[in-house]
Amino acid sequence: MTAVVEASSLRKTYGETVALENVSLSVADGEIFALIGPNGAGKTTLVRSLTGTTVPDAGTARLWERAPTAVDESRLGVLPQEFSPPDRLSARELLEYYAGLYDDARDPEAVLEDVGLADAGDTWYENLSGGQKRRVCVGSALVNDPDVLFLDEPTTGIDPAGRRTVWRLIEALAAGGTTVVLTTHDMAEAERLADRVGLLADGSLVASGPPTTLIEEYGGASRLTIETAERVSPDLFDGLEGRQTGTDAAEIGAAETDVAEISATEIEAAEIDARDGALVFEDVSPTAIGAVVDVLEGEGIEYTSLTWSEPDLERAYLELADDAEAARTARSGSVEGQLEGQVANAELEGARDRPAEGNR
Ligand SMILES: Nc1ncnc2c1ncn2[C@@H]1O[C@H](COP(=O)(O)OP(=O)(O)OP(=O)(O)O)[C@@H](O)[C@H]1O
Repeated sequence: MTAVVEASSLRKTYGETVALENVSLSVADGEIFALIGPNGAGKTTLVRSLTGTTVPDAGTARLWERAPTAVDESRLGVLPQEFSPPDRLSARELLEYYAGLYDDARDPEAVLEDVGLADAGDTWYENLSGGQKRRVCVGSALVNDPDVLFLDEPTTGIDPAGRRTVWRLIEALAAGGTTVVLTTHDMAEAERLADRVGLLADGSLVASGPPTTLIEEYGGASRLTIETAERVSPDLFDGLEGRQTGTDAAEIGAAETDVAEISATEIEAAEIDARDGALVFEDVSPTAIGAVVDVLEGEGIEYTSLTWSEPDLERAYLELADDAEAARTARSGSVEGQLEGQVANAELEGARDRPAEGNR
């Protein structure tokens, strides 16, 4: 597939802050690419570099193999993170205004409908709720029916139903051939919409790929989390297999005994972690829940919640962000260590140069 959006070895600094460091990526025609990453990771700076609203210090940004500023604006749609249209225009007037900037724009009334604002068309922008304002902004970014659409946190502040409306809209645009680059802190959004996800941390692209691949690689295993009123030692589950096989099969039935044995084996094999008032079992199936609950109830231990979850993008994200943070700490630790070492060496050199007191 043809690359429509390309970044090659981008670097951008603001004073001492390195916002982007050696970032390369390409987004194919019709693809949805989601940028995720902690606050300050460089997502907005990357979007701004790709849309020509900031100039990188090094590297190149390309749209259809051209500098972003050289591209016909009618082919581009950009929703910045901060966007303040004129306040004293209604939602409809705003969309009409933005549509009027292009020779060939979408029908503003249809856009109003698409972003779920058909009923609020006559309300002044300043009187719309936060989520409604964001929807108008999303509408204004796509009113020219762009070939490439950049959306910086499109659904921030939008309620869950409205978010789904915007998701469907983005999906429909992509299905029609629009290439979409979006940033988001909503992992469900990235997982649902994106063909590929790129994770930025500290200005570097630390991972990219289809959500399913990132989840497989970094999302860990299925997890059972039980919040308990008191701290529970994982040792409580030691020797569970022996305890379960000692149960009288006649009492509970052969099939149930099988399930109990399988569950006991799983729990024995699971990694169990006691953290923050919760017991976490890694890599157990839902069938193990009953056996765990039996043990807790047998010991009279109260639990307040019980959650079984499959690996997802949020977990992969947290794992990758943790790794990136650990790498950063190690780097700054080793730099500090080197500096300390240099200071210590310099002091040592100085001490060597100075004659010992007694020799004076
Ligand atoms: N105009 C600017 N002047 C100075 N520093 C800036 C500027 N723009 C961005 N930065 C800094 O660059 C880094 C990256 O910022 P950026 O806005 O790209 O992050 P982000 O990933 O979009 O964050 P968020 O998720 O909070 O929106 C941050 O440390 C930010 O403070």
